[in-house]
Amino acid sequence: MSRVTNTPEWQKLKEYSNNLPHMRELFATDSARFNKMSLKACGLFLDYSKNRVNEAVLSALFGLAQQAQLPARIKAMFAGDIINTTEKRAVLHTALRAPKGAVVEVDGVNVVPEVHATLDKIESFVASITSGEWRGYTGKAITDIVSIGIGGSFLGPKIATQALRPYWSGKLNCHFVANVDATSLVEKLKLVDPETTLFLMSSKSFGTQETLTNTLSARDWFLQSGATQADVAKHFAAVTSNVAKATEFGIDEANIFPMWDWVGGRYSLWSAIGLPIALMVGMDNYRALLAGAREMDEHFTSAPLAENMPVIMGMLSVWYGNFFNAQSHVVLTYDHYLRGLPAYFQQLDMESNGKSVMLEGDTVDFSTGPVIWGGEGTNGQHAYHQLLHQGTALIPADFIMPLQSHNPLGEHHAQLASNCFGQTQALMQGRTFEEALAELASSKLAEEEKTLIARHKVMDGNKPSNTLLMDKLTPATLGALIALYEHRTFVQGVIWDINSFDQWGVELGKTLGNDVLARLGAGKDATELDSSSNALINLFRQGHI
Ligand SMILES: O=P(O)(O)OC[C@H]1O[C@](O)(CO)[C@@H](O)[C@@H]1O
Repeated sequence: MSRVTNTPEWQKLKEYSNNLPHMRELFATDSARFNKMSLKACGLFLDYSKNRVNEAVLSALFGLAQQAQLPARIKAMFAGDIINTTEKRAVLHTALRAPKGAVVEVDGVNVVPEVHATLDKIESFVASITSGEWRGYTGKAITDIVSIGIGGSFLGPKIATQALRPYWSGKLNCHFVANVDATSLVEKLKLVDPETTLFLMSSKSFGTQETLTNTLSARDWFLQSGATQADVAKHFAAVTSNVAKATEFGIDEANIFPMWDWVGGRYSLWSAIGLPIALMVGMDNYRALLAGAREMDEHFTSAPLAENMPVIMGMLSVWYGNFFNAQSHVVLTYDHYLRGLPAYFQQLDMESNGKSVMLEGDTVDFSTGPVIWGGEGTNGQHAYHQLLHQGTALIPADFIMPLQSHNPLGEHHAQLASNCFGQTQALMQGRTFEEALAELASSKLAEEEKTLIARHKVMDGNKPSNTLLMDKLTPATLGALIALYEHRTFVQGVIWDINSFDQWGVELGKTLGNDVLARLGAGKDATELDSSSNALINLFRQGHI
């Protein structure tokens, strides 16, 4: 057995998981449960009382975190230790939101000054674009940004820009292109004018196939509009850690924003990768987003484990995954502006913790990262919530909702909130057979029929959920919320002793994809591949089935 499963805490938790009363009973026997199991930090409020835990379980979970040396591992990450051991890199997205005077060293060099120098460069760029001082090749001001990138170089800026819609300055439109499917680019290009469009190429490596191909096609489209090669500098900028490759590609060095290898792609929205956000909401709001994340960093590094929001949420996820065999976790945002968040947390968590080898090379003998999925409420209530309530899988849920709407209109927000709270209540308490039968008491059905229908209406309940609230969705609360999930992901990785910061599975897909591409042309050989891959390649060459 591997280390974590050998700890006394693990054994205790195993025992507790078999002997816990139903949550209904836990609530009925402790009127202070909500007070004990809720906390406020960084503009967020977490109610975790609707979980299958009591004080003994929580204390064993925090004990397990101590055993796994979580406090020391947190310190190591923030200090810039090489915790991404397989890629020999520090993991310092937190340095991107560190205050100006902070000192965070990588190889003996304080990285904070260059982080702030880049922020200042972003600030001047944003001012020049939004003021209209920056002119396109025909002398017109920029009206549209087309951001080209994929994975971490796409989803963070996209969902944050979408979430902060109420804060847009109104001076620009922003479009995101990620997929190498030409349809994605072509449909976006239909919306913009080459004379007033700025293409922002975001790629940490400057080597990602999708992003390079989309950027080349965008450049061709731009040149076909009558612009010359010299005009490219006025319409193309890049964010990358590979400045040499970007200049070689033809992007003016003045328009290249640096990032660093100690920023993981899925943790990079705080770097210049966040430039589309800054362009859309302005620099003050962008800095407020960073400040919100920084506040969460401060909370994460200073609060005791039992009062630490990311630790509580991370350990609850370990609890369900390892002791109740929960294979998935659902994120439900009761705010239309936050509709992109489940996909973002999916990328963050699944690319980080979808691992089965521990740091020292042993294969795990326990579950690691669950499938993360979700969507916006109340839409999901008319679809997959059925399975949450009555399906056979245990799916812990996070409900996220601002208390105040940016669009107060009639009773909308009260209805939204009542749905959100009603769902967590239904998941927790369920409905007993007796209750279901009582509800049918006044119906005209025969007794036998009533019994049958009542059986179908039974819901076991005892389904766990967290409720996360904030006063209002602001840049700062969004920053804190995203940082909360980043740290929650980290906490789980520490317990499982895996590297949450590499992505070798994704890399293999990239390599094999390139190999297949090389074989797609006529006359190329694919016969040594498996019969399925060979036949699929032949079908593609043929162009019909
Ligand atoms: O920013 P790049 O180098 O183009 O990479 C894009 C994405 O590809 C990945 O390497 C794999 O999806 C991510 O980690 C990264 O965000």
